[in-house]
Amino acid sequence: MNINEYIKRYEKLFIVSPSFRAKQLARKYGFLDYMIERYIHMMEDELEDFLYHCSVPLVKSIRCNDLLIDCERLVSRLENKGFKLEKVKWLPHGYKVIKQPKTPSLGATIEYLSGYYYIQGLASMVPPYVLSPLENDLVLDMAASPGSKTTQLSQLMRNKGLILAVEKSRDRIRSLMSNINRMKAKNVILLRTDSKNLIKTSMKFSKILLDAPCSGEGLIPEDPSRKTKTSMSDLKIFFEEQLKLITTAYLLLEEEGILVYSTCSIAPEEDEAVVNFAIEELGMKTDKIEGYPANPGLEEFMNVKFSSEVKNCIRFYPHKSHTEGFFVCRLRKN
Ligand SMILES: C[S@@+](CC[C@H](N)C(=O)[O-])C[C@H]1O[C@@H](n2cnc3c(N)ncnc32)[C@H](O)[C@@H]1O
Repeated sequence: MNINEYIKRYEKLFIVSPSFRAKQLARKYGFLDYMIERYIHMMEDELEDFLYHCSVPLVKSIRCNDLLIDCERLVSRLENKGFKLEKVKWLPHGYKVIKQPKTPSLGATIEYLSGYYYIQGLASMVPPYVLSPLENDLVLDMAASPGSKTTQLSQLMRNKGLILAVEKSRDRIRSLMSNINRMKAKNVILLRTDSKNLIKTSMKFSKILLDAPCSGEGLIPEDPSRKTKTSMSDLKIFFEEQLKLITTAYLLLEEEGILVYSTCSIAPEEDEAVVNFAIEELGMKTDKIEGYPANPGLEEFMNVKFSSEVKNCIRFYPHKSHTEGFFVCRLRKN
């Protein structure tokens, strides 16, 4: 089945008729109607808890760069400046910033400028750990800017092996470059192009991260404008591009290679529906992800069934894990 046929098969995901209740809640919480209708299907019992947490700003968090500093030393240096940090048990280098001084701000310390830490959402740190690159891997980061995960991959690889970091947008490549320099990531080659162009080469990678361009529906607690930013037809455009990108990832992966697909979206249309394509149409398998305070992938959504393999993926919700909304899936080519 090609991508167009697959989109047709899942067309009904993009035709949502909001109920009276969805419309009422949408007005109360300031969302688009169709979004709430979908949330009713996704988390009926927890709906109001979820909606409430969408308007509570998240605690800031950082990833310590142990390429450059011992993490305990970083904590004590920041605490001497009036910050209070709390180690996150389920993330090797993740800390919550539970208190900040009036000055300096988190992005204006000498430690930040020296690359000792990256200001990064907790759930956003998960995909590189799940990919778990080794020092001899050849890694492709297909949608790289601003580089939180590229620099984390470098850190996990101890600056060995090689990462090809690809970014399509000329504007966004600047921040990627500056973060790579700041974090002293030395095993990265930067390429400004559309990742889909790599198919024209004969390159193959042992590990691929596809942190896909998406609606950002998981970032509502940080950016309330996302409550009304994405229409159903925008979502469908993201879906189509994600299907093209995951197909590209499959073609660029070595046999037995690992692909991590992630989004900062909780929209099943951008998550399970995309991974389901990789399972059913490309023949990929999922690996179970364990050790995170997250829910399993949804096997069913709006009366549409997905492969049972999607339950190996994980979803983060603001009201459950107190992180941004996020989706992560580990896929294997065989
Ligand atoms: C979700 S953001 C990536 C965030 C990044 N992985 C991080 O952790 O900092 C998606 C990025 O992909 C880029 N992008 C979108 N389509 C692309 C494509 N076809 N090829 C390469 N980059 C693309 C966007 O410009 C955007 O910078």
